[in-house]
Amino acid sequence: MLRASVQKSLRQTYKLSTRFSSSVAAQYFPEEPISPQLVTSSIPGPKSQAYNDELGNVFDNRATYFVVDYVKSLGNYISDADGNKLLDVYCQIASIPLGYNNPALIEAAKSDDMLYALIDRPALACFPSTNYAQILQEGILAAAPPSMTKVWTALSGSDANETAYKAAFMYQHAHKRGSLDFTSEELSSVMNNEAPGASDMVILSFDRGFHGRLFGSLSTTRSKAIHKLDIPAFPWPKAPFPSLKYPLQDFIKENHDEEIGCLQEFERIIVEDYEPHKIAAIIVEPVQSEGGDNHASSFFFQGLRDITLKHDILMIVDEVQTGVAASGKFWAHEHWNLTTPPDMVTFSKKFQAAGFYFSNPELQPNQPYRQFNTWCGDPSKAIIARSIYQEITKHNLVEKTAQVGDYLYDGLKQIINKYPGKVLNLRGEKYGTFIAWDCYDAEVRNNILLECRKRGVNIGACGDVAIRLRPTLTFEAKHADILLQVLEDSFKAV
Ligand SMILES: O=C(O)CCC(=O)C(=O)O
Ligand SMILES: NCCCC(=O)O
Repeated sequence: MLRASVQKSLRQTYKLSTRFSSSVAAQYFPEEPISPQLVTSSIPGPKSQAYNDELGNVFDNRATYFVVDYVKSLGNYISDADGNKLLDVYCQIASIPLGYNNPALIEAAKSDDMLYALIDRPALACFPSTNYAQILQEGILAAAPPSMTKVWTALSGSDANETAYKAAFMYQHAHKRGSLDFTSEELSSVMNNEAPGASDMVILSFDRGFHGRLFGSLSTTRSKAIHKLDIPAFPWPKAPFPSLKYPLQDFIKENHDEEIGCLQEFERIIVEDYEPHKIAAIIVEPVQSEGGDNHASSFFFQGLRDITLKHDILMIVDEVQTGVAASGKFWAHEHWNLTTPPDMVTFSKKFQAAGFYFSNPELQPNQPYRQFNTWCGDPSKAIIARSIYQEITKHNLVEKTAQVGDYLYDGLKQIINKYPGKVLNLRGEKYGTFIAWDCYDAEVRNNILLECRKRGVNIGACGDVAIRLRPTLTFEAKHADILLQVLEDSFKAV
């Protein structure tokens, strides 16, 4: 158990009040449970199982953890069909920003803007609504990463990345073509899926990265074979991503050497394996999430930026999972202090809306209907994104998440040190609540997850042996105390 004296000293260190009056979660959710509530002896319970059996007749439900009652879920607690209420630190795979049934989002959902966005859904690029510019400016664009001024909206994280790849290819070919028009050979060959009309350029991604599951995005995904088997893939390159050793302070030289080695191999691939100007763009996550919560230092990312600039390669930062405040910055790549910003930043998940940011107008193709879909985004999601941004700003949730993340990290450090070998490689220091650690093996990891669920905490895995934390932005010290206690009990039990 995390002793009360330890909790007290952590709280004093971080000046986190135990008084609910200062709690944003309590303002939003006065009825939020004060601890997990378990009513069945196992989860999924009988009702959850019955609903899932029914679903299984018509939908592939084999990944179901449990069936959820979204009406009864509140704040940081997810309610299942049986009435169990679990503290949720997985949050729909990192996608619930402000807690379940947040009143500000309910208000946005009931607005007239939302009504018309839902029932008269526009083909956005052809028939945008009178208020789309305003919705973007007050929300998605108000939240834009430093120096980004434009956005292309999309439908999912995969779609966000794929549209960014298309922008990169069209940009690079426009540069090669200069002021010339498309040739007749390009126009005819492209209809046979052949060069020169179809691009022979590539997108480079990193070992263990995850960028989605559509054809282009899946070709850049490198985290698990099961995602890729039997699906045709582009023959695109991958470069190594650093494997850092922990605790970082004990491996400063080894980790630096590792990052230098990865940067050297990255540049070697560009120079030796590819003709000049064959790599249109690279895509990289600030923390490789699905692939195991793998971090690298600002030095590594600055190195990538320098090399891309040197070789006229575009840099796409995939913030689908890391974006929107959980890392202690609104955008995780702000941690890097790059000397030149990335060319594109993609988003989805916690923003509910998806798309990519950019600033160079040349990333917009030279003609309409090249980057295009019927929907190309969804105003209803942009309205929700606006409220999410406004609530984050109003309640200082970036700073608060950074603070509670430090508290959680230090609490975890104390616990994990007691179970060396079983749980190790704690990572995410000074990275908000974006915290993870490894387990001895996959079996230990999976058993810890089950022990947590038995104790009323819903928590997620990533990579081969990691456990990752992805709570909401309204996760506070009082939630962290419960989580730390459940984790310690679960570590002990396994
Ligand atoms: O598995 C997927 O398709 C996406 C989930 C994801 O982003 C993750 O697990 O980090
Ligand atoms: N990337 C798949 C995550 C699914 C899960 O383990 O919850």
